[in-house]
Amino acid sequence: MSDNVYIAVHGGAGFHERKYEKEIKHALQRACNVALSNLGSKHSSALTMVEDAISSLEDDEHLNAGYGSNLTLDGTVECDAAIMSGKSGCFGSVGAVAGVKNPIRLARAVLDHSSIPSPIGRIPPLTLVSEGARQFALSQPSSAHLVSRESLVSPQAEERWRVWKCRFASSDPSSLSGNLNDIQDTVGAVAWHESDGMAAGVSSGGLLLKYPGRIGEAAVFGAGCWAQEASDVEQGMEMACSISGTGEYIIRAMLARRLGEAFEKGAGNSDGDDPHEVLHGVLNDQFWNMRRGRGEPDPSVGVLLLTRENDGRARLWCAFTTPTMAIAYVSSKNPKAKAIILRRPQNITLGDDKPCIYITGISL
Ligand SMILES: NC(=O)C[C@H](N)C(=O)O
Repeated sequence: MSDNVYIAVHGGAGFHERKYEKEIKHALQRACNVALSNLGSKHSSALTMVEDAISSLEDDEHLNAGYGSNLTLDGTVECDAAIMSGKSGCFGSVGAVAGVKNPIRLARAVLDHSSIPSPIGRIPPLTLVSEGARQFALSQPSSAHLVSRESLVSPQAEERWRVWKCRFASSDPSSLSGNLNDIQDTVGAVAWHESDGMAAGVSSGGLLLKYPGRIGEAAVFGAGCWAQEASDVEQGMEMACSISGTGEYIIRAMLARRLGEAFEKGAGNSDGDDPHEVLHGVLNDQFWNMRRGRGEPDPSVGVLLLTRENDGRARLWCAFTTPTMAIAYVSSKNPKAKAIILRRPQNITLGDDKPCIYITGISL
């Protein structure tokens, strides 16, 4: 492997059951390895690493994206996915798309399509949804293959849907234990490659029992992922982030873009704030306070952030408000993928008016 690269993936913010810990870690490590396996070719790039890693996560039944996604109220799979390049600023996403094996590959096709000039000045799409996205996939057979809609329904997701659908219809919903909104494992990846800098992506089956046609942050520009170069090459910091959590709140906060803006204002450089403080500030001010101010209970969010300073030092940050967040990372320097299920310490009680944001930083 000759390229100098970093890649990190996440299996979402939520509640990862201990009984599936081994499978989830394995899925995350495999995604890192898949991303590294195509390095060295003339097409290798951060964008392709993100696409390949997420595609591998989408194929894993234990994660809520692609095969094994949460089901809609009607018992169907509808997926969202987005991808962004920090170097070009190009973005592509799909929303509420059914019967596409790897939604992230379709999002990548939308991104690639956006850089093909139209002779008549037709504006290329940023986002395609539902049947239109499927039609577009038909014109891109190599990048996003179509499968039957039912083939993306896993037995485990179907079972979970049955339980919660019964509860939804029940006259005494409190008789069942568990929390519907704990089951949210949007996946994502952030990467840096010497050829094209930062890239970020995200993919999700969305919320269990969502309305058909509903889209979450993984389909929305500026909400679920962001990547950018340093605005000041002398002092700046490149960044890419991928976000999981409750889509409605994340979209309202335009959270991924807000993080990008905070880093543009000089976070991490010699005069700026530390990335840890920036993350805390944005999550507290832009997300948690705003949501709590609207009376929304326990907004959940998880952020995976990759930063790289101009001296080449790269760091990974993970911030979340949920009980757990699952991540893995690897680099060309340390090619053995490391997976961790981060668990928020149980004994932190800050009171109702304070967010419980757990933040950890890892030098790569
Ligand atoms: N599964 C999830 O994490 C939910 C997803 N973030 C959404 O709101 O669409």
